[in-house]
Amino acid sequence: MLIIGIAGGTGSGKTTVVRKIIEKLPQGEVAVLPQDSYYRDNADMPLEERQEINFDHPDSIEFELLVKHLKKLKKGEPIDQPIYSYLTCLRSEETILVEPKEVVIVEGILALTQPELRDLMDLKVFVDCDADDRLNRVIKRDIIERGRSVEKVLNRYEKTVKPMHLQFIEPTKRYADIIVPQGGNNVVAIDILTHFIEKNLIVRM
Ligand SMILES: Nc1ncnc2c1ncn2[C@@H]1O[C@H](COP(=O)(O)OP(=O)(O)O)[C@@H](O)[C@H]1O
Ligand SMILES: Nc1ccn([C@@H]2O[C@H](COP(=O)(O)O)[C@@H](O)[C@H]2O)c(=O)n1
Repeated sequence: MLIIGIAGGTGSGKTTVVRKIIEKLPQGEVAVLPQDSYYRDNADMPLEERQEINFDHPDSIEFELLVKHLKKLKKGEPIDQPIYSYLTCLRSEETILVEPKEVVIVEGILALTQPELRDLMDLKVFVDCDADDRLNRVIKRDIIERGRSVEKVLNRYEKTVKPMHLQFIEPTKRYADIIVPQGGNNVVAIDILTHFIEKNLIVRM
């Protein structure tokens, strides 16, 4: 099994890069563990309080469960992946059964912050993008997909998203084997990543 970590700021294009890698590899060979699925549940808090959580701090993620799941997949065992809603800021009662695959991608803003996770990764990628482009994309996305207003997005950006990016996310660039500028539009980088994965899969078979 090849474990790949893909980090980068919010709106940098991580999900797009993952999607394009999957499209280029044989069907059914990749499992994805989105860090966002592992946001803590906080069901005991009222919605207004949950919406105020600092979702860009490492403590907001149940990394213990993410590491446990990754280790299980590595041992060839399936996992029950949580489902998280950005609208309710809660985990669903249901889970997704994820089977072990030749390639497992762990994707998320904080994916390279945890030493234990990094140690499990065979390849570490940081998707890089200017902050103004990221903010522009996040405003559009959060309004359409996450039910937010422009004002709410900008308040959150100023209060938590930007400071946490500078404190926790940007510094993890130093752990990356590959830094991808222009995210999902970087055809060459996606080609290089796909070739690396294919080469390693052949060697391991
Ligand atoms: N290179 C790009 N140019 C323009 N828009 C992009 C680009 N990459 C991603 N997007 C768009 O920006 C938004 C965030 O991209 P996404 O891949 O979900 O980022 P992330 O997973 O890092 O938050 C999506 O709506 C996506 O379609
Ligand atoms: N309930 C939540 C939880 C997290 N966020 C934000 O999502 C961003 C990370 O997701 P990406 O797809 O952009 O990597 C992060 O900046 C969190 O603030 C949210 O909006 N609502």
